[in-house]
Formats: sequence, C-alpha cells, structure tokens
Amino acid sequence: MAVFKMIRRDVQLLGETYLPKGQMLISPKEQLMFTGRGSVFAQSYLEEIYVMLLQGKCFHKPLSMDDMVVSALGRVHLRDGILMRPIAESRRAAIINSTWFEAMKLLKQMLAYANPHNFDLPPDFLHLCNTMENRYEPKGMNIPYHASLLPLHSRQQALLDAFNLLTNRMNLQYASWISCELPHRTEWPQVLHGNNFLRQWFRDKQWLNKDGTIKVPTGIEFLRAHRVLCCHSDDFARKGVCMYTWEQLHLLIHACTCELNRSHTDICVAYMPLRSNAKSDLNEGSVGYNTPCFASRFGLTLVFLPLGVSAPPSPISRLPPPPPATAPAPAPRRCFRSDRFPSMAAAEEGQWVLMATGRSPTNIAVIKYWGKRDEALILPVNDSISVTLDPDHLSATTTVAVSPSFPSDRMWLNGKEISLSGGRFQSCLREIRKRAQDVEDEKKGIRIKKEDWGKLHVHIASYNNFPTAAGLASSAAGLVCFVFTLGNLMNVKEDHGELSSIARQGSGSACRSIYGGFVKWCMGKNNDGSDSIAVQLADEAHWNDLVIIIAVVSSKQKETSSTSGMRDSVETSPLLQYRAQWAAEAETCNYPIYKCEGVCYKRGKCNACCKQLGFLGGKCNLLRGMLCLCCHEDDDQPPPSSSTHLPVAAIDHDHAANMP
Ligand SMILES: Nc1ncnc2c1ncn2[C@@H]1O[C@H](COP(=O)(O)OP(=O)(O)OP(=O)(O)O)[C@@H](O)[C@H]1O
Ligand SMILES: C[C@@](O)(CCOP(=O)(O)OP(=O)(O)O)CC(=O)O
Repeated sequence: MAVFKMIRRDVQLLGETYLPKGQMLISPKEQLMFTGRGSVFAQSYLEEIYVMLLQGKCFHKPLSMDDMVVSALGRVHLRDGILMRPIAESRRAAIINSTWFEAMKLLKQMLAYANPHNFDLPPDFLHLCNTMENRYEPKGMNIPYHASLLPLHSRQQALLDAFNLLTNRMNLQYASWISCELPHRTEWPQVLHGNNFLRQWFRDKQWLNKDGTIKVPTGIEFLRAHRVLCCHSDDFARKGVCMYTWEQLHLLIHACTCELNRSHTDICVAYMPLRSNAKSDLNEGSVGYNTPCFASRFGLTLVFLPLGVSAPPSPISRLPPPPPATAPAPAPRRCFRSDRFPSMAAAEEGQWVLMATGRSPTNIAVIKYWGKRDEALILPVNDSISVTLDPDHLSATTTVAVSPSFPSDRMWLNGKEISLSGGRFQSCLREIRKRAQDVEDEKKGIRIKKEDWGKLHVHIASYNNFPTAAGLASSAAGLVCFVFTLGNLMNVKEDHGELSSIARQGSGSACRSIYGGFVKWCMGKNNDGSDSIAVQLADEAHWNDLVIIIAVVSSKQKETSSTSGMRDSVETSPLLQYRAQWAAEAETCNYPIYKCEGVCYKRGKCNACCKQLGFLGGKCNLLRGMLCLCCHEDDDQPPPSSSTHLPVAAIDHDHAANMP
C-alpha cells in the first residue's frame, strides 16, 4: 500500500528535484539498452551511469551494440559482468532506437538470438528487412525517414509486432517500446517543456551568458557535484565547455518537465550527434526520439545540439525576453501553470508548432457530487464541495500542440494514444475552439486568426502522476487541465467560472479543480448549465494544518466508473433524492468550513473534527450507511456504521473506490 501524504496547496511552478543523499542514480534493475546511432552516446551514457553506480569506479570496456544486444538477451556475460546481470535478472529491456533502419537491424538480431531455429518473423517485418537489407544509411541524408517502404502505420506495426514477438519469446516482463518513427510529427508532444524553469535553472547555475548562449562546465567531479549526468558531447570532451544558443535550448526543453517527480538526478545532458544539414532532424525532433527515454528515467533531460546545424544562431533580438528578476508571485486562486512558446521551426512557412503546457491538481470531495440531472451537459443533482490537492502529489500535466502539419486531432494519455471522439472531449474541444482568439507572434512568424482555429488540429499529451481511473479523480485533474491548457494555447479569454463550466462538460468533478483550496460546485438551475460552475470557498491558506492522507489500496482501474455508478443510482436509488435534499439543506449554513452549526445532527456535541471537516464528510456519508462519526461519539446509540474512525478523506476514497 502506497501512502501519499499530501498538503493542500495551489499550483506552483515546477521546480528542481533533489537526489536524496546516498540515493543511487539509477537502480541496477533498470538498465536501458541503446542501439544504433544512439549507441554512440549511449556508451558514454552508460559509462557515466556506472561511474555513478560504482561510486567512482570507472567502467572501462566500451560497449558495442552487440554486447548490449547479447546482454539484453541474457545469453552472454560481459567480461565485467556488470551490464548483463541486472538486465537478465530483471528481465527488463527498453529498446531505444534512433532510426527505423537501426530498429529493424536490432530487432532482427535480437530475434535471431532469441530463437535461431525458428526465425519466424512477422511478414511485414520481413518485408521491411528484405527491402532494406542491403542498404546503408548514407551520411547526411534522412534515408530512414524517407524509406517509406511500407506505409507509416504498417512500419510501426511491423516493428512493434517483431518487438512483441521477441519479448514474448524472451518472457520479458517489463519490455517497453519506444517508437522511433518521427515521433515528433506523429506523437508530439510526448515530452513537455518548461523553458522558464530551465532558463532559471541555468541562470542559477550561472551558465547562462548575457548573449543567450549557455556555457556548461564539464568534468566528472563537476557533473557529480551538480548531479548532472552527461551522456556525451564532443564539445564536452574536447573543450570542456558547451556553447549553445538559447533558441537551441528551446528544443531541449521539450524533454524536461513531465517526469520531474520521478527524477533521481537533476539533469541529464545528452549529446545528439546530428548530421550536418539534417535540418528536418532538428526541426522534427532528433531531440524527440531519444529524449523521452531519458525523460522517463531522469527528471530533466537536456539534449545539447551542435551549434549551427539548425536555424542560424539566434541574434540577440530573437532571444526570448529575460525573466523578471524575481519570480512573479503565483496568481491567487489559480490551479495552473502554463507556458506557451512556439517551436523553433516557426519561421518556416507552415512548419511551425505552437505548444502550451499546463498542470492541474485533482480534488477530493467532502460533499460528493453523485447523480446527474442532465447527462450530456453534466449537470448534477446536488452542490458539492471539495478540497484541491497538492499538484506535486496528484496532478495531470498536459501539453497541447497545434500545427498546420497535424492532419487530425489526437491525444495520448500516459503515453498511449486514446480516442478523442468521445462526446466529452468533443464538447470541451468545441467549446474552447468557439472561444478561441487571434494568436500572433510576429517574431516567430506565427499568425493564427480566430476563424482559423476551426481548421487547425491539435495533438495533446497528458500524464497523470497517480493512478488513472482508479477512484482518485484522474478525470477531474485531466479534463480541467485539458480545457485550461487548450484555452491557453488558443488565447481564450474566459474567466475561471466559465472555464470551469467547460471543464464540467468533460467530467463533472473537473470543474472544481480550477481553483485551489476549498471549492464548491454550484449545481445551478439553468437548463443550459450556464450557472453550474465552480466557486472558491476558501483558499489554500485557509486551513494550514490540514493534511490529507490518501491510502492507495489499489491502483487498478475501477470496475464501475463513477459515471456509470451514479447513473445507476439515479435510475434505481430511492434514497438519492433525500441525499440531494440534505445537501441542499447543508447549504443553508453557507458552508463556513470551520462551523457546523445549523446543520449538524447533534448540535453542540461536535468536536473539532466535526466542526471543521467531519460534519461535511458525515453528512455526505449518510447515504452510504454512515453517520457523522463525531456527532455520535458520545451518543447513547452507536453510529449505525461499523467503520473505523478513519480520516474523512480516506473514508471517502475508500468509498469512492467501492462505489456501487
Ligand atoms: N490526464 C488526463 N487527461 C485527459 N483525460 C483524462 C486524464 N486522466 C484521466 N482522463 C479521463 O478520465 C477517465 C477516468 O475517469 P474515471 O471517472 O473513470 O476515473 P477517476 O476520475 O480516476 O476516478 P473517480 O471519478 O472515481 O474519482 C479516463 O479514462 C480518461 O478518459
Ligand atoms: C465520487 C466522485 O468522485 C464522483 C466523481 O465523478 P466524475 O466527476 O468522475 O463523474 P463524471 O461527471 O461522470 O465524469 C464524487 C465527487 O468528486 O464529487
């Protein structure tokens, strides 16, 4: 059982994470395997890991691709025995390939190793292999990208099939596939940005030069001291410094924020050996195909690109404006953080991508919303009140990207593509698009007229840092983040009330996550739902010593979703109307969270807990066979529930998880 201790807090900027003293950089059970072009730097990357792992003892043997393949298969021990053992024992492998060409070669080799006598490759994969067998990757050309021997999805599928075959044969339990096919076009944005954070980080380290270039010192001692994991860089090796323009760093930033919480190191510096004039590499994301892997292992991944391969070095005038000397105080009552910046390729006609990233916490209701009077608009049968949780612990982080090159709207949730065709997502998209405004950035060459938004498509990637669909209100965090971030990208000017009513159409409880602190969702009376919005009752500072503990007893997807559970209740429960009525009565006390006069069953008998939160939970729990426990503590009659006196949020969660 994992227990998250949470303090309730409004959204903050994503900050640095720290490696607790003595903590290992990477668990020996989580080795990565690198191949192909990536192996150039993967070698030094692995070396660095081992340097760290072995506490200073260098790993001398250079690893060839074959070494790594073999060791992943667990057949051959490396002389040093370092690499192979953990991989074989843990039966983990991650294939991170740099090109289709390399991916195919690698998979073929691995399959041959795995089962030399029964080399039954999936037909599409075989076709791919045969066609490309005698080709090599000419220098300076994007052959793998243009070698459309099979349509994109078939190539992807072919490799995936081969990979699945391999992992089945090897009985790999935690194999992961990280696709290499221009993920930047098809899977953008899988990694997130946080340029302000990053710039501040460089500034703090005094690595940001006045002219916008970055100067990073090197040396293993230095790297250790700063918990920087340096993969490889010719410049690092030769000159001891890296000089890069700020604009180039924008590319690096894509990788940086979403996994900060899982981070074991401050920063991972990878060097991408770009081919000269491989312009599309840069624009389309050479960064992309390796950074997600790094990002998933390390909180912050920087990929340093050689100067001059991309757009010309930035003149000062094109640098982003310097951040204010002191970070601005977070706007009160908001639950989001968001950045917006155009892609590096923006200047090129039709090649731009504009992105926005937001983060939003979830909320736990103390008076729950249960039952709808309108299923399509998501209008509830009762008011509800919730506490917004700390986004560091339970939140969704969502990046929305728009580009003329996107042929359709697409979305990825926790790395897997999900359909956007559902009515709820469509309602949110429609409502936000309707309110979209002009977006213009002359410097970057992006001009979007509000009427154009209807023709542009978006790619959305979202990650939850807690179990999804497991009763912890992922839909609340996810949908409000979706709406907010999309609104930010499309320059929607609506206030939080209006945004909450759009988020409500994605998932009811989502509307409350737009504010921090204690939030009420007013059920409203209007048929069009215009008055069914969230309002903040008290901000996060209101009750400083409140700590909410959520015990995650299961992170499995619930069998009955809240949506269908409450639908069943509406259709079958004769008690639901009474519950709604009680909730309405409770409202008459105007919900001072710290008072319960007027609605408590045993007025005057309440203890502190009851006075503050217990009553709300008690009231709410009534229909679940539980009375306000505080009120009944001294009563002659025991409460009609055998529940233990758990913190209310825990009771609620428990209930939410077991909701009929
Ligand atoms: N980050 C996200 N971005 C967009 N949609 C999300 C996100 N996270 C979850 N969702 C949507 O919400 C659904 C899960 O909602 P569901 O109501 O079943 O569970 P929950 O919200 O985690 O639990 P509960 O409502 O009981 O507290 C997912 O299937 C997905 O459609
Ligand atoms: C028990 C709850 O958490 C139910 C939340 O249900 P959802 O908001 O997920 O349901 P839909 O509106 O159908 O998406 C109570 C609450 O948060 O108020």
